[in-house]
Amino acid sequence: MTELLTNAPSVQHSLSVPGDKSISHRAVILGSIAEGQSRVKGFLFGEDCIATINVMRQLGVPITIDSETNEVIIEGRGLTGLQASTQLLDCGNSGTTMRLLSGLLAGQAFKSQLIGDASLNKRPMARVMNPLISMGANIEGYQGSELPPLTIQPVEALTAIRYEMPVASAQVKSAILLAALQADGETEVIEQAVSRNHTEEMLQLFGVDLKVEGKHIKLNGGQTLKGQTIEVPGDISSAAYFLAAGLLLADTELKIENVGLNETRSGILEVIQAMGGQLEVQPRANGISADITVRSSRLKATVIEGELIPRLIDELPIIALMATQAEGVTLIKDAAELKVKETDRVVAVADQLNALGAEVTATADGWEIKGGSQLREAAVKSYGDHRIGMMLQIAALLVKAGRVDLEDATCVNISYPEFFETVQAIWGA
Ligand SMILES: O=C(O)C1=C[C@@H](OP(=O)(O)O)[C@@H](O)[C@H](O)C1
Ligand SMILES: C=C(OP(=O)(O)O)C(=O)O
Repeated sequence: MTELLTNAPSVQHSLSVPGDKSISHRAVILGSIAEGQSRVKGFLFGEDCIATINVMRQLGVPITIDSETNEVIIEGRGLTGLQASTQLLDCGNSGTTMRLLSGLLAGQAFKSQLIGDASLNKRPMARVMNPLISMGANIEGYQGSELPPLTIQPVEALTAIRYEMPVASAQVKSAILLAALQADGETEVIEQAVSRNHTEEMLQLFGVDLKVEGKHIKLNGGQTLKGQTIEVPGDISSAAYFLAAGLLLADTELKIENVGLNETRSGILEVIQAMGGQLEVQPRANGISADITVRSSRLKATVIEGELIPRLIDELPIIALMATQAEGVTLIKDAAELKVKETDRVVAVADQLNALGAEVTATADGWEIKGGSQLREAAVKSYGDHRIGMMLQIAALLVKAGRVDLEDATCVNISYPEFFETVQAIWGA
């Protein structure tokens, strides 16, 4: 049990958050299959992205960290230069690592086995296996199931497909695009709703000719990637905890610097505006990030649904906390994907916020949240899910009296190792 910081004093503070997790994973994967060297500045040294580095090293890619600048330096091996690993490839807790690499490894000339932790072993893989099998891949789940570990056998060739995605998932889209690079012909992926587009943007940066027309993405196989220098902006999904804290705590102003502002990720900013939150976004000259300032606000309830959901999927636990403090009843729908994340986030968020005195009803695909709750002391748990753990620490800051103890706080290391230090630096004595 970790005692969380409670009863936050009023503050005015600037901070920055670690690098974007999605971009960090992709920088390592694309750098590894590019020709020549890539350098990654602002890489997220969280457990998930370190798992991706370790797997790519096992596949024969030299990856070093510059001890002075913390840059990640990747000696790209090209699409055909990876080597078989005699060992299992451990994706840890990271769905992104397992799903993206299943697409990459499906087209390689050697066998691979992808394993993960107990949480990852429960996450559905049919969503990547089905399209990859349609492309000719030989990929099997554990004992004939659609769950990890995944065993991928080499095949003669992959063939291009036209695939209409049944789920809105950037991981599935990315797995298909990584396989498509190795397939004969033009692959077309059609999204159900636009999900984060980092793979498309970064493939283009690495020199791949890829066409995006609305929800249609087209890519020809057989293209070569060229090593690049990548600057990773701060992760809006990590910034979200401090955006919420700045809005919810009394007499508070927080400025979060250099937050990545990709349109496919910025749904939370629209929600803050819809809830009447005081928000200022100052774009930086680099064109990819902004400094975001939030101030204590009286929030009002909103409805979050449809195509907005993939644009804020990982922020929904902290948005749920915002809704417990708003005036009125907030409805969150179309978010059944939350049930297959690191834990069932629909149930976990409702149970843990209710333990703190909130009024959250879990539904089949989201929540109904009655606002205006005064949160109170409780013992809570993260279920080993980093996003639940961080949300609960922000909730604890709102608790005026008594203790909030969190079971399994170390899971924040998955995406934000400095999270508790930053909380201490802002609100600690
Ligand atoms: O592609 C990515 O980097 C991610 C995609 C999302 O998952 P899905 O593709 O399952 O929606 C998101 O929840 C995850 O944190 C990162
Ligand atoms: C769902 C997440 O990540 P992943 O799918 O990569 O485990 C997350 O970071 O919230």
